[in-house]
Amino acid sequence: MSQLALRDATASYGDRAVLGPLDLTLVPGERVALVGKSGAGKSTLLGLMHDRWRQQGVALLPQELGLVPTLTVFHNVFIGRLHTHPGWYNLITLARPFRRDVEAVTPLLARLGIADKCWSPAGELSGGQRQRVAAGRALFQAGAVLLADEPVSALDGPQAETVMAALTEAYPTAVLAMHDLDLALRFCDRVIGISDGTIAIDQPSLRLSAGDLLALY
Ligand SMILES: Nc1ncnc2c1ncn2[C@@H]1O[C@H](COP(=O)(O)OP(=O)(O)OP(=O)(O)O)[C@@H](O)[C@H]1O
Repeated sequence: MSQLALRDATASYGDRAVLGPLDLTLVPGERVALVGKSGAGKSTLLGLMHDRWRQQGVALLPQELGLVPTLTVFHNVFIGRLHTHPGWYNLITLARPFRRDVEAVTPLLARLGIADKCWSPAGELSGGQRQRVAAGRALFQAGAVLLADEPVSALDGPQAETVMAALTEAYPTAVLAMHDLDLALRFCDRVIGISDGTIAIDQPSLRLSAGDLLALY
């Protein structure tokens, strides 16, 4: 994977500029937490990165999750690798999943604590369970870089730890928008603080405490 960089990046909605101009370089093997108050521009920045870096094996875990509520948990997770199979394979999977895929998905769901929901429609799950299905889909996809928008916002402490550990283990290179500053500092190497669409803080996590980041809020 080559270095991922944004130069003079900007984003607007209609004629309202909400992001940039900003420069940002992501080094392979680096996990970056994006922090900042609601509306600062974190999701917009992740969306921009996804647009620019799409061709380089980037997996996106969006804030709204993007699950198909009528499909089972298994099938929603399988969607992570849809693009790696021919159409006929995906069509058969819809009716009768191949054993090798079930055997690959089941341990992921077990690690995320939702193995018992494997054959339930995603639309029948709680918010926290749905968030873990979306995390499972990103884990199953296994791309080069993960872009995740508040991936553990609906999870309690131990579940959030489990999901963060699984995501960061699977994706050494990642950008994660985080609202929990302690988790951000513990699981990421670098913290970028966004304020009014620009980079206000860009520091290694080791040099920061949660208190240093409160100025952003
Ligand atoms: N679809 C949209 N249309 C118009 N304006 C938008 C749209 N999405 C976001 N915005 C605006 O862009 C700005 C940045 O929003 P963004 O969602 O990137 O912030 P955020 O930091 O991710 O917030 P949150 O933590 O609440 O998810 C905000 O002022 C928001 O109102």
